[in-house]
Amino acid sequence: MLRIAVPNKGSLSDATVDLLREAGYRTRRDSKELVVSDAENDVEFFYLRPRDIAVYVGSGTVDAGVTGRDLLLDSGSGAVEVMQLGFGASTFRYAGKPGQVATVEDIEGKRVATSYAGLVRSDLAARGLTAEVVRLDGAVETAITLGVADCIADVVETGTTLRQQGLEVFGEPILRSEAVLIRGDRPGEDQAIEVLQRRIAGVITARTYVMLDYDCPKDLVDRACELTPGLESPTVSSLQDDAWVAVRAMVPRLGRNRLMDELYDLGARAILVTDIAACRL
Ligand SMILES: Nc1ncnc2c1ncn2[C@@H]1O[C@H](COP(=O)(O)OP(=O)(O)OP(=O)(O)O)[C@@H](O)[C@H]1O
Ligand SMILES: O=P(O)(O)OC[C@H]1O[C@H](OP(=O)(O)OP(=O)(O)O)[C@H](O)[C@@H]1O
Ligand SMILES: [Mg+2]
Repeated sequence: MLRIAVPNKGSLSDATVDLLREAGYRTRRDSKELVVSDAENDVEFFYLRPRDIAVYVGSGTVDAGVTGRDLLLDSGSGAVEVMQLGFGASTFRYAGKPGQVATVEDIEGKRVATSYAGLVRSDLAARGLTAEVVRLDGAVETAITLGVADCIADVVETGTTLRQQGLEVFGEPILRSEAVLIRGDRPGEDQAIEVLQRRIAGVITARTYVMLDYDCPKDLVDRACELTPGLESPTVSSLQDDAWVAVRAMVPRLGRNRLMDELYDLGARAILVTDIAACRL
């Protein structure tokens, strides 16, 4: 039975549960349920703290899991990223009070507060800098005001938390993170993990693409198909009226309205967009 770790709270939890549900797996009914057995799919889900997931997967006690790339790298657990999941995007950055620490080089000899000590230590080492890393559990933005650090390194999404504390980022992002599927680096349960990956990829594709149908004058079909090449190739079907054909192709959800306008301008009519509920490519 495949064992999969799922974030039980925090920013990645709800989106992960939605993804698994859409992929056809059983999910928990309330937030106190920590283990969910899905006998039909031969999978067991363990709801764990996002920070611990890479540790379990790296040690081989669970086969795969969902966590943030930042948490995976911070763990140094040896688990590997196998797939980006398209949510939970954030950056991991240094920040400080304006006028106090302006460049990454200024960190030399100072104190950096973070919940991601592994990431920060290896970034400082790669830059040849020596600084004291103060490991905190969360809310690190307050550490400077409270006097335990001179600057911080933390997750930044909208920047609201930093702004509220009067902090500003400096230097380039240490890392760009998002939710990822991870697995151990030893072989085992390979086929079952491939099925999981295919199911998740199906959900992501169904979210990223829509199905586009339209009628098109026969003499314009080549130009229309250039606009809608589909994934493999568009389906072109004949219509009762010999001067027209029907075209069907998957197109990216983003930009679909502009594409419909372009097809209309070209001479296509009866242009319809429908959601894709699920797919396997
Ligand atoms: N504001 C955010 N936007 C996007 N992703 C975020 C945000 N905050 C955290 N993350 C990501 O979520 C993952 C886990 O962090 P999260 O804060 O959800 O867990 P936690 O700190 O262990 O839990 P909690 O904050 O509930 O104590 C990390 O990979 C991080 O990059
Ligand atoms: O740039 P923003 O959109 O403001 O998001 C970033 C904040 O979100 C996370 O905090 P979380 O709520 O997880 O609290 P924590 O720091 O205690 O983990 C993260 O640690 C930052 O503090
Ligand atoms: Mg957090």
